[in-house]
Amino acid sequence: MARNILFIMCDQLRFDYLGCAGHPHLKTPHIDALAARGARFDRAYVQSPICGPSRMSFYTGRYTRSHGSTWNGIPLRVGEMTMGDHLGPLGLRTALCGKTHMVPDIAGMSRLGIDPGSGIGNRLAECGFEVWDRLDGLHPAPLPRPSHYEDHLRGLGFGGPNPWEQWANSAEGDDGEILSGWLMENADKPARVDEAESETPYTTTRAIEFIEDAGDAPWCLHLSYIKPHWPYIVPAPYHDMYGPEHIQPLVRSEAERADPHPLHAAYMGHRFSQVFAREEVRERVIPAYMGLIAQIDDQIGRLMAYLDETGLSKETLIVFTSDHGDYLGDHWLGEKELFHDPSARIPLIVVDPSPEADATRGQVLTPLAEAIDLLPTFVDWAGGEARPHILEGRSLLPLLRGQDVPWRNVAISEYDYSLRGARRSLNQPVADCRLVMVFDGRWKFIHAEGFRPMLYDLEADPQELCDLGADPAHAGECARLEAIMNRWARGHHSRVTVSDAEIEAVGDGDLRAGIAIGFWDQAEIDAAMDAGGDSGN
Ligand SMILES: O=[N+]([O-])c1ccc(OS(=O)(=O)O)cc1
Repeated sequence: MARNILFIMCDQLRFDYLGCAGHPHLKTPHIDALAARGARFDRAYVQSPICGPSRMSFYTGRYTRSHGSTWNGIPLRVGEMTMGDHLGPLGLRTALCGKTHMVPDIAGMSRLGIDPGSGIGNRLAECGFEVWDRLDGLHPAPLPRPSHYEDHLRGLGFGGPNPWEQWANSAEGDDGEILSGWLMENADKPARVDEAESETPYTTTRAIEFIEDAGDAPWCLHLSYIKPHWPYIVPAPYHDMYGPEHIQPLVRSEAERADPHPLHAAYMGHRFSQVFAREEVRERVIPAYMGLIAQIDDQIGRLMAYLDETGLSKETLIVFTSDHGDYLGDHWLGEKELFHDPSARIPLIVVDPSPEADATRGQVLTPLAEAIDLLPTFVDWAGGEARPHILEGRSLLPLLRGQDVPWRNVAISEYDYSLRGARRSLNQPVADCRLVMVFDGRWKFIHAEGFRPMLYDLEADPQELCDLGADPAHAGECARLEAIMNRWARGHHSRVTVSDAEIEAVGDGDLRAGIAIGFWDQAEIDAAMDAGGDSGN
């Protein structure tokens, strides 16, 4: 049996915007069917609640502090091993269809004499993937935009300086004028392209073409949808499938605004948060967001029908997840980037087709999962060895197969806000714009360099409306979680060239190798050799 991997990621899909995760109105029957075929991890967190760093953690299996790509556009340094580096030697053709947000480390390549245009240079620039098709989301005209989709649109006859923006991500007014999808007031209008020509079906078609191209050789395909990320605009019929009556109640309180943590206050001050504080904005944007998800769901249905027809679903590990969520106005915030569940918690469904995984089929699993667990899971599925000195997550396969394995007690996530307005409004040095979340399943502690911590008790306050970080009665809880964070931070993150096991195996062979440190005379060396060769060092 081939052991393929289909690694599906959405962009900015909240954990709770799925039928199977309890959304009262949004219908996602095909994604729900995936959860029924496999298992849904209900407490899964990203390693950084923004696209680039989060994805680099998915692709390297390492925390943000370990891989160093701390924000969108910060290159992943040459030398970090990625998915293709781990899975290629196990025989899997590891390909990308969609978004990575990868930015190449051109300076690093030049230092090593690697031509970015060469085969290896290309592979490094593309995060270790073979690029089958790359679309990184809409980029305004002056920015570089790695995109096959734009060529596709041009091929269909959509012209103009940026057809993606002017066709796929715009609507049309009554007089034929272009209404930009950047402007949220246009979110209730259909995009100017037909549904079949929009990003999500295009990406799915390209994924199916890859699978056909791969034939019988094993593969790992990263199918990486750029939706439901903004611009919040979707083609008919998805644009009016949902209305204001289908949006979830706001999760926010006046108390949150009364005396917020300085970071929370700074984020409330960003434009993208203030706009979502207006009810008319939520009422117009969230139905489009839901339409985008419904469209993804239909495409998942199409893809699964293909995998069933070809028999591939019996030999393919399937993952469905997202790179982070979207506040959509909750907690007086827009976008993502802080650690409330709407931002840092993600949907995570894993379908392991092997009979051993019948043990958990259809179940909701509650161990704390991290994004960095996926790559070790893939290595495990492909028959590789665990490499914990490089891959900092753990394989999820034992959990899926009902095995009682020791598991982590906390999920960790990090964020660097130095490229955001919050740095300026808080007058923070760049180096101190660091946040670390430690979540133990009940208490969510957030260390903020230079400020008091934030603390939420998700048992008493599942909506995270009450920040207890300034409450002296909870100082002990903060200290406990801070100690866990410090222990984690002190651990090895960068000794990736030699494993603990290799160090243990080195043993006491220095004398046998001719290194005689601390001996007085030959008689002492002879005695040590007669006793087995232990130098005593
Ligand atoms: O500020 N930006 O340019 C920016 C911010 C967020 C963003 O979304 S993300 O999901 O791709 O991180 C993209 C671009």
